[in-house]
Parts: sequence; C-alpha cells; structure tokens
Amino acid sequence: MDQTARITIPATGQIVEIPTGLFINNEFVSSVDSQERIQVVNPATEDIICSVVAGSEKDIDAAVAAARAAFSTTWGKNVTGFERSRLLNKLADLIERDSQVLAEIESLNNGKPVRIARDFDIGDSIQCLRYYAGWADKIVGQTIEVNNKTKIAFTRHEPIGVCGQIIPWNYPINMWAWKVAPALACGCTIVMKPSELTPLTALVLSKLIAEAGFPPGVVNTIPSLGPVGGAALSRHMDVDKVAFTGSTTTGRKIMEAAAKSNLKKACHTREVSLELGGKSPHIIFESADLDQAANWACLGILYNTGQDCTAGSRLYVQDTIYDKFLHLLVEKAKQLVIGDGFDEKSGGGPVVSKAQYDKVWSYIESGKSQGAELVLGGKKRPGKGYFVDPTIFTNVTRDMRIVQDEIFGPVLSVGRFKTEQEAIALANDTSYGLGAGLHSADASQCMRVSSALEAGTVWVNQYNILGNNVPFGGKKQSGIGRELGSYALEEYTEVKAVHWNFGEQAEWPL
Ligand SMILES: NC(=O)C1=CN([C@@H]2O[C@H](COP(=O)(O)OP(=O)(O)OC[C@H]3O[C@@H](n4cnc5c(N)ncnc54)[C@H](O)[C@@H]3O)[C@@H](O)[C@H]2O)C=CC1
Ligand code: BAL
Repeated sequence: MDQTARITIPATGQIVEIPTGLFINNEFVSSVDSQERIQVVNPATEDIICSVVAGSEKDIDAAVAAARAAFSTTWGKNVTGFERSRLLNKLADLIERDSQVLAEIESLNNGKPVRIARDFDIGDSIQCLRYYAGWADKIVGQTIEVNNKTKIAFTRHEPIGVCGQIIPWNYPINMWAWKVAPALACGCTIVMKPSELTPLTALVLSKLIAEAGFPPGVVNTIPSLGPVGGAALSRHMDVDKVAFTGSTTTGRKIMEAAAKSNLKKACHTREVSLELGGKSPHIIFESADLDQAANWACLGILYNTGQDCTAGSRLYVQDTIYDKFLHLLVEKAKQLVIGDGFDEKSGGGPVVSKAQYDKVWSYIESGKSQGAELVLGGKKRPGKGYFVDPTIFTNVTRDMRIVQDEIFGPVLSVGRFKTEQEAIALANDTSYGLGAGLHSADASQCMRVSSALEAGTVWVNQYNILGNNVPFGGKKQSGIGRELGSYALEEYTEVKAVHWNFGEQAEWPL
C-alpha cells in the first residue's frame, strides 16, 4: 500500500508528500497486523489532513527488534563518537534545509504559527542537534587510582541501549530533538512514538534520518495510540529505557509499567525519565521593571497558547503595585493575535484538539462558577477551529480548580500578596515543581526567593527561556531526571567500573 499522503500547503498551494507508514529499518512499512489508521486533524479548520498507520503492539516489537539489531551491530559500542557527531550534524543541516516546509507541516498539524515553528521550535531543534553532536566524541569516564603499583580502575560511560521515546503534541519537532539528539550522541538506538495528535513531522524527520545516513534501525518511528504503542514500549522486556514528556497521569502509568516489566530500573532515574506537568508560579515584586515584567508574564502564559509544561499560569503580584500591574498586563494580553498559523499576524494558534479545547473551556467555566473574577476573555468564538483567546481571572483562591490544575491553555490566575514570605508560600503551594519565575530589582531578594522556590527551573527577571546547554526538568510531581545540557548525557549512559589488576597475586585459600 502507498504510505504517502499528498498535502496542499494552504498559503502557497505547494503539494508536499508526507510518509504515513511505520518507519522501521529506514523504510516506511505497513503494520504487520493492524488495519487501523489515525485521522490527523488541522486544529485551525477541524479538517482531516490525512491519516497515518496506527501501529500495534506487534509493530512495536518489530521496531524494538530493529533497534536492538542496530545497537548490537552498527551503532551502540560499534560506532565512534566522531561518526555519531558527523551524522547528527548532517541531520541538523538537512532540517535547516527543510525548515520552511517542516514549519508549515507543524503548523497544519499543531496549529502554531509557521513563523514561530520555523524560527523558535525548529531553530532551537537544529541547535539542539548540533549541541549534542559536539558532545558525541567527548563522553568520557574517569581513571581512578586504586594502588599505584598493582591496580587501577576506570569507568566507561556506555550507551544504555534501546530507548523508547514517547513525546507529546505541544512541541512535536522540538520534543523530538530533545529526545533524539542526546540519545544518538550517547550511542543509544530509538523507538520513537510521537503523539497520535501530531505524528506528521516525526514521520518527515524520519525520512531525514535515512537521508542523513544513519544506519537502518538506529531510529524507528511508530505512530500509535498512547495506550497501545506507548504502553507497549513502557512494558517491553527488550527496551532498556523509556523517556517521556506528557501528563503526570500518563507518567505514573509509564513508571508502573516499567517497574512491572523488565524493571527498566524504575527506581533508578536514568532509565525512566519523565518530564511531566506543571502549575508554575510567577511572582512580581514591587521593585520590578513593571513593563518588562508584564511582557514576560504574557509570554509565560500565552506562548504556544498556554500549551507549555512551564506555562506561568499562577501569577502573584505584590499588593502595592497590583492595580497598576494588572492594567498593564490586561492591555498587553489584548495585543496578542490568536489566529490561523498561516496568517503572518498570528502570534498564537488554536489549541491542539477538540479534547484540549473542551478541557480548557471546562476550566474557564469552573473559574466562573467558583467565583473568580474574569477580567479578560472567557467568551467562545463563533466558527470553526479550536481557538481560545487570552483569559485572565483575578480574585482567585487556592481551592479553585483553575489555581490547582494544569490547564494547558491561555488561562491565567492572578493573585496578590503583601510580603516575600507570603509570595514564596503561595508559589510553593502545589504538588508540581517544574518552573517558577520572579521579577525584582533587588538582587538579594532574587537570590533568596530563587533559592526558596521549589522548582527545577527558576527564571529571574525573565520567563520561559531555555538553553540547550542548560538542564531542564522537574521537582516534586513534575518529573524525574533532566533533559538538555551535559546532564542529559547521564540519562542515556550507564557507568561501568573496570577494575584492572597488573601486579597483585591472589592468596588462596583464605
Ligand atoms: N508536560 C507536557 O509537556 C505535556 C503535558 N500534557 C498535559 O496532559 C494533558 C492531557 O494531554 P494528553 O495528550 O492526553 O497527554 P498524554 O500524557 O496522555 O500524552 C503524551 C504522550 O503520551 C502517550 N500516552 C498516552 N497514554 C499512554 C500510556 N498509557 N502509556 C504510554 N504512553 C501513553 C501519548 O500517546 C502521547 O504520545 C494536557 O491537557 C496537559 O495538561 C500534555 C502534553 C504535554
Ligand atoms: N517548554 C518545554 C517543554 C514542554 O512544554 O513540554
């Protein structure tokens, strides 16, 4: 069966070919046993873009077998760091070559503006691949002196093996790069399961994997429903590690499946890395540059239409500047154009799916019914598309669902505080611990508060800015392990200690 869809890009009329099969051993193939297909929807129009094969458990088995064979022959310990680096750089170059069309496909499938997909998501992904290309030949262990005359020990940082990687729909290309780049740099092989909502760019990137020259089986891609392919990967006896980004609920299931199968050494964080949800606090102190702080607050909650694990969805503003700041914030939030991703004016797109749209609206309704005051948004748009306008609530209390739960939409709760201690207590009053931000002109206050905030990332006088060379991950129920930076290399390698005797005689019997 032809596993290619021909899709027309709305703005240009260009026809692009998108592979829709399973990518195993550098080829697109049909399922071994499933006739099911996943309908892929454009969230801006609600039209079906195309359908892709829905991979089954047997397909996951085939992909894992391909990844295992590659690990034992052409990849793993059989390839030099220099070669892994060369291939990662080649892949980055190919993505750069195709960045416009990749951005257009990302926008069609996810809804985000083409401009933002190209300049931020893809730009950052190219840099991520190049960053880990730089690491590939620098993964080294230690030499440990045991006895100068007779013994030495050394460590080797060996690739963990076959990695299942399960990624979400909010940054399909970027999350792909965050997972693939360090795994390949370390010598692991991959079975990638993209989100069933946004499988298209992972399939196009798979074509580039083959074009770059990675040996067959090094990266395999199985579009599949989460409870089918994702669950099969998590419990697979021949998968050495699972890396996941998504909801805390699914993260728990993955951890359980990993522990119940081959252990994937579930209590050993490097073999199950989870990047989960958040309800991140963002604090504005009275000494802050209010205009800048309002810009960052808008970016914090409205970037990617709020579909961001670190979205600064709880804003706390000091009493003395509250009214002034709220006015600034609302005026700035009104300036964002949420529209079709192919419209150059759009700074944000629709939310990704009908389910996400319904979820966001149920939270907006709960905010209204639980007594929060709506100061912006909160009205549905007529017409097609899963668009939600910036929505701001004030007069919020800790028992409200909009204050407690991750909404993953452009919905902000604004609270007020009098003292630094009160701000810290409000900020930490959550089971999550992914991101947190604060704005203040007082350096000592910045130091004190950034230390007190319970989060894996704290932003001072900015928000939501990440770096490929800076670790990222969560405390509390926001995750396990770290992505990015040199820390991610620990997630994909295992340390082997080698004890070497060059002079000591064994005494026997004891
Ligand atoms: N931390 C983050 O970046 C993300 C957080 N979320 C949160 O989760 C909420 C629900 O979104 P969903 O798409 O349902 O998230 P999800 O966590 O279920 O989906 C993320 C990935 O996990 C896979 N998955 C689903 N069930 C699985 C299972 N039993 N075993 C293994 N993999 C499985 C999905 O197919 C997808 O690839 C969102 O509203 C948002 O609050 C969603 C996506 C990303
Ligand atoms: N913004 C970092 C990754 C995420 O939202 O999932």
